[in-house]
Amino acid sequence: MTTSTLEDTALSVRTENLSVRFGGVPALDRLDLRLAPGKIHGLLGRNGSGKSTLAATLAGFRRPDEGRVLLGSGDIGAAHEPYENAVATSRVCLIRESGDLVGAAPVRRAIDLAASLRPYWDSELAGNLMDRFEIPLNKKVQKLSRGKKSALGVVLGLASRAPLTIFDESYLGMDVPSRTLFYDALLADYAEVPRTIVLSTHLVSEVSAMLEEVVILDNGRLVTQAPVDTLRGRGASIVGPAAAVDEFTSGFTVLAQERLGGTKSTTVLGDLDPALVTRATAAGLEIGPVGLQELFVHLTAPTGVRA
Ligand SMILES: Nc1ncnc2c1ncn2[C@@H]1O[C@H](COP(=O)(O)OP(=O)(O)OP(=O)(O)O)[C@@H](O)[C@H]1O
Repeated sequence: MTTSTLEDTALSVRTENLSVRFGGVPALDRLDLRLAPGKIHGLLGRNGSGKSTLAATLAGFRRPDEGRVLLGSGDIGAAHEPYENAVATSRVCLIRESGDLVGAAPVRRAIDLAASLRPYWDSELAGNLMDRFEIPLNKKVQKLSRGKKSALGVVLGLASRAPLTIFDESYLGMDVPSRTLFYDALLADYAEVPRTIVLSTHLVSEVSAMLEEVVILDNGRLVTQAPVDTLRGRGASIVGPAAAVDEFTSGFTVLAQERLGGTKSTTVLGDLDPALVTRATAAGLEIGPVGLQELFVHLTAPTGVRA
């Protein structure tokens, strides 16, 4: 049974002027981030934006070239730099799509190894998830299908109950039912044992409902960091009769449009003040928040393409 509290176990993360370079080329460029403890953070960015490099650096797999990463909680105290720091890294679990599992060993061995390394490991949860994902314990890891390997990674990540758990595209190999199972299991276990979760992905629409905070990277730089609701408030979707929607949205920056018969849905950038909302309602239009995916596409579009 888990008796630890959020204050004890969920790690907070801070990066200060964090830069990581490969051959002199920055993969992360002077990042200043704050990840609040006990939340589900989405780490979003297009291919090559620096998500995996950031995940690896937070987990202490990589030394920053400049700046630093600081992890802290009531459990270990504040301000631990994770690189070559066993206390801090035992509390961080990074699950990568590439897999860091010993291929020649049976699955059972991978589970035993994780159990011995992880201070918050939950064997009951691991067993339950292994059953639900139907992962055979006696098979060698390298003989598992890609999807089952991903599922094993996900089980190790969840059952670690690490105060900072990072899933770096680790569920990409899984089919839709398995990914749905992962999302459900993550939410259920997070409700029981809140910890700091980072989901790195470019499948924005699939995970957006789970996220509380979002970090968007582009070319190694921080584009934005904000609660999901704040981001969704940066735009609006206007739905109604096509002609009325077109008239209302003229002059706005349009992020997306969809039409079904005479009805149209247009997503625009910008804050709608109360007078505009009243005008829209009077014209028979419905106003909703902007989709995270549409905002993401807009914010990370190559310069010149941004509306
Ligand atoms: N080991 C490496 N050697 C050289 N360059 C690297 C290395 N790892 C990453 N990079 C470069 O750093 C930049 C960021 O890569 P990173 O893998 O962190 O991005 P990403 O957002 O995770 O991408 P993706 O979504 O495609 O996985 C890219 O330009 C990449 O080519």
